[in-house]
Amino acid sequence: MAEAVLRVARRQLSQRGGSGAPILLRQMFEPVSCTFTYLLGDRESREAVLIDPVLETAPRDAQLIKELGLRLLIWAGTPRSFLYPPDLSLLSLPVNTHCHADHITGSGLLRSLLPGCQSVISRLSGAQADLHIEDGDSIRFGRFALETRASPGHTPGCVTFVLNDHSMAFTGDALLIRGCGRTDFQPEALDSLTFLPLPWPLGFTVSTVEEERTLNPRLTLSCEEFVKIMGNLNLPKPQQIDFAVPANMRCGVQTPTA
Ligand SMILES: N[C@@H](CCC(=O)N[C@@H](CSS)C(=O)NCC(=O)O)C(=O)O
Ligand SMILES: [Fe+2]
Repeated sequence: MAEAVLRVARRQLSQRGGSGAPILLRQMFEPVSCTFTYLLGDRESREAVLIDPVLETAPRDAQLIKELGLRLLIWAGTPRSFLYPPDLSLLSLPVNTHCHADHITGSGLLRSLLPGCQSVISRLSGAQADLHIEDGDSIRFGRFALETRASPGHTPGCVTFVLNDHSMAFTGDALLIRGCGRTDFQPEALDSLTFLPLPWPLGFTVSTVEEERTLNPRLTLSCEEFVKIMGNLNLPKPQQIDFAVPANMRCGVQTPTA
């Protein structure tokens, strides 16, 4: 895992945003819920965005942000995988950012640890946050921005964040590497899942749009086949769902834990 992450980090660090400037990127991991958290920053303005923080690792993230001399503008609830798209069209597909069911967001705690930062989540999630975003909204940090793309399916409020130069997309659980998030939490969202799909059972932590388009076993299904398979997964409910969802609807834990 460490080797793969390093390789990804080197590749990502060579990426350039729409301004042509190198972006600062860190991919971090929370092992209990297997959540990836991403830190994106502008080296010049030192402004940064944190995608999908987890409560238990929020102190780690806050420390890194301070060590790197970054100013966290916002954190956003999002994806755990990202793609390097040679073809932009797939990015307008449903990929996500959402109210998580497998862990409590670190957003509330980060608001205490890093005064001034604001929490962000989609309006359609129904969750509390300092800022609600919708499809088409841009989250700016220095010379960069994340474009918000609605990607319902895993949950109705899922969004995907696309870097403004279209070099990366953070898809959350909507689209996973070689898989996709479950769709039984909000079955009414299934209608929008015409092309979704896929997780990272093979240990991959980065992929490309082209790879998923051709190799993702769910992306290559017909809509009817996809709905049938997703409706018959019979997965056990996430272990933390009973307390994670209520907490995440309130933006996570709001005060530092003892
Ligand atoms: N075993 C873990 C995660 C269970 C789970 O349902 N995860 C979700 C994403 S988090 S909302 C999911 O969509 N999984 C896809 C799958 O195919 O399992 C736990 O209990 O926390
Ligand atoms: Fe999820």
